[in-house]
Amino acid sequence: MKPRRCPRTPAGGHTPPDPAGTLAPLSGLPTRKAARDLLDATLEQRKPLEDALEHLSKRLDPRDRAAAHRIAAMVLRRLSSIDEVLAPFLRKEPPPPARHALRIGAAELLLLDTPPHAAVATAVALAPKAFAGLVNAVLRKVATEGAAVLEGLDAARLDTPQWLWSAWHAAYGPAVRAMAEAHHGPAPLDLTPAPGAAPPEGAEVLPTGSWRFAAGTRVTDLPGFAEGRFWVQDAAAALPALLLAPRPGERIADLCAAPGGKTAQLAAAGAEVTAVERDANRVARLAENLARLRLPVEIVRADAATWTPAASFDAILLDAPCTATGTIRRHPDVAHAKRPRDVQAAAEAQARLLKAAGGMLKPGGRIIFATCSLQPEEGEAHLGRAGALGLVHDPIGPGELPGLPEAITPQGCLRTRPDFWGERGGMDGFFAARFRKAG
Ligand SMILES: C[S@@+](CC[C@H](N)C(=O)[O-])C[C@H]1O[C@@H](n2cnc3c(N)ncnc32)[C@H](O)[C@@H]1O
Repeated sequence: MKPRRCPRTPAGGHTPPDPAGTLAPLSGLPTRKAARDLLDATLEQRKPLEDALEHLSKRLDPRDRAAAHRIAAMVLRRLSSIDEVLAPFLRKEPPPPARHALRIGAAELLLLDTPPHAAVATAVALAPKAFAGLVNAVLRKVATEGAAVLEGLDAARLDTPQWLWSAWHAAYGPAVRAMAEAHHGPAPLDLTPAPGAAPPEGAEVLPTGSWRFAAGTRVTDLPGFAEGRFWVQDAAAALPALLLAPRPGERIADLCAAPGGKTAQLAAAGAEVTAVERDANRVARLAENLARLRLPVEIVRADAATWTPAASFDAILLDAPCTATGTIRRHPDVAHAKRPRDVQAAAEAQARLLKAAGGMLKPGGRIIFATCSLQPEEGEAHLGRAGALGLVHDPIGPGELPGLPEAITPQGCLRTRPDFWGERGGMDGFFAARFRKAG
């Protein structure tokens, strides 16, 4: 299977991907129908949640859409815990539409503070007629006995697919528990400021320069959005471009560019940026985002693995497509969509892209290779192969990331995890390594 395109937080003004419980109270059936459609798309059809959200009816009220997103995200985050609570009350497996109605009802009863009568009544209305009685009976049981069952579960372990738990335990040891626990909560809204922009009221200014707002904050409501004074980008996602240290006038290629968070950082620093992106829809989104930010960038629609530039570059940012397991807080569907074989396929595509990128670089030029995956095959494992491509590892120094020394590995790579800065709301899992082209 080809690596899925990156579901990373868009740089523009789209709905924050994981609204928290700060939204308006849940409305009625249209919200739950939309939540069921999101679960059907992600769990039955294995579509990305972000794509499923775009396919919801355009007639759906934005508040219903946000509430549906909140319910579906909670079910996806706590899927196995919810199924475990339901299990004692089910004698046989109900068909998916009834199972989803049950999951939605249970999530609302146990995790979303919906008044019990509303949670049960809407789930019953949502279920196929033949299963309405069952959904009613099971959710009444869940309403009275479910909280105690939930309390007794090892939720961090249950809600993490076994293969991910094992892989993270092998890579990070006991920290796997804190990583899994970090996936239970919604992610805050992080912004990267344009140079010289002042933070809007309420922002927490992070040591690495990002601005942080509570989960559920709508970026479009913040003053300065329309004027392009900032863009949405997780604090960890902003680090690879910082480590490239772009300088004014340098020719820099951003090889896997959409939706453009890193392109914007490079261009805002005054570099002459060429942004390469393969997917036509994402090229359009990249162009839209850069237009809002008023940043001049050359956009090329091409496959970066085969594209040949007219002249070589001073520096390259390769934010390669990956399994995105570092973004599960924002994209809880990733935990259910990915399989071990996807890691291997992604790692192979990344190796091809790194090789092509090396060929586009001037002698002495620098490159940052980054992925938003927590799997070492998509990160640390590439270090050993770079030498054969004429790329020399350039370790990141301890002083390069203010306030985040734990993110620099003994080898001098960037490795962030969802549990880092836990007291501040966490961050995406990212890997980055810096190389220089020999010569
Ligand atoms: C990890 S995301 C990039 C996120 C982006 N750098 C940012 O910070 O906003 C990867 C992107 O690479 C694109 N992509 C995947 N394979 C590609 C290829 N061979 N050539 C060019 N773009 C590619 C995907 O469509 C996706 O938009």
